[in-house]
Amino acid sequence: MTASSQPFPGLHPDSLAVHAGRDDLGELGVHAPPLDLSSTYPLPDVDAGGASYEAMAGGGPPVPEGGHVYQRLWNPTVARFEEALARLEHAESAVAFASGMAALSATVLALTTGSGRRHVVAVRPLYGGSDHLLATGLLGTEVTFCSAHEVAGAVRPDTAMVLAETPANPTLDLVDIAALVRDSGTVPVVVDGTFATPVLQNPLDHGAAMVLHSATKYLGGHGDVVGGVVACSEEHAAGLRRVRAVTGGLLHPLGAYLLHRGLATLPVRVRAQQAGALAVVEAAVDHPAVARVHSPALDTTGVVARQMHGPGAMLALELHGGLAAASGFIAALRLFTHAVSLGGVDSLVQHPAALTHRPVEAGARPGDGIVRLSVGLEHPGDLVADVRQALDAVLLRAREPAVSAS
Ligand code: MET
Repeated sequence: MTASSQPFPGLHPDSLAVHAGRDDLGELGVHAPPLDLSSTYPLPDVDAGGASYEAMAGGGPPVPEGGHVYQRLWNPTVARFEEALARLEHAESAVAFASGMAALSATVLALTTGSGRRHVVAVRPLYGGSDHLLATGLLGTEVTFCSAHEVAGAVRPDTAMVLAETPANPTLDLVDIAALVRDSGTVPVVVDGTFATPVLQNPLDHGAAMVLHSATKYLGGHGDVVGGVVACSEEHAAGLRRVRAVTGGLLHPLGAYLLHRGLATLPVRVRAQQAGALAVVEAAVDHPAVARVHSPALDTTGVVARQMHGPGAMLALELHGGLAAASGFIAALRLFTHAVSLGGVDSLVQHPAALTHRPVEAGARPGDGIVRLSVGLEHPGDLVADVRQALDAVLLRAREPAVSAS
């Protein structure tokens, strides 16, 4: 579909978030999107069913007269969410998966098997699971990890993809997407935009070939769905659907329903959570327990201004005192739940070196004094008070005279 032939052309993204993927509801006579849980679909006849199967196994949409055949090949509720997410990411198409890691695995498989190349360039830091997947070579790939400015030198004739995450998990490092695309030449650039969401960043507008989200995070937003999604050209989407059909990493329709519902409030949630995060950053930046605050709000390179509409609601604090300080801080927090994951309406805190980035090789793992905070929808005043009292507690403990073991 071209941009002008899409429903609601020219709408503000906030309005699109509410309406995308719902334009046929009036025609159907319903107000909420239908939830289709069918595992299989009655076939009209052998020839039409077979033709539809053939079309979907090749990565295309079903043949209208042949039906959807089987949920692993096509599901209308999932397709609605994909259509909406594609609109928000300024993409032709999107393909949804059972998790963010299933989305990344399918992306790697589609780009490597599709091109016959098996080398991947990956900009660190990445989410620990992504790093782990590439470092193990589990999918038959060979990886070169590097920093963003080393990408041009790392790309080889057999490079199938360049992967970067911006802002990156867990220390919010920023990658200039347009510069990365230039340095990657003809190699497709895949951006993990989970922390930014399509509300704050649209990597395809800066030349990326694909943008990937762990939908579990901000898109769902309520901590009750696991999913992943990739937005891209229809050509890349066909490759992803082919992999999904064969390997089976499909998103459950109930998950798709909840993710689609999440999109409607995504812009409002992201902006409110961002305001809370900014307040926490301001409170933490001068606190004597804190060695460094990692936040796109403190960017001095101009990358946020160039490619984002705001710094987002994730931050990391690097505390004086290493692991003991980090553990003490997490234990002292009251409003932030100690849990991995992020992007939900309630605030979370976790220790990357011990958890989300545990599988990363020692030299590339985040420091022991780093804690990652996902700021939720609580009132900024309450969030700041909680972070302050926990930082004060860390400071008090550090100043206590050591208790003798004897
Ligand atoms: N990707 C999630 C996070 O960064 C989940 C993590 S670890 C099993 O929190």
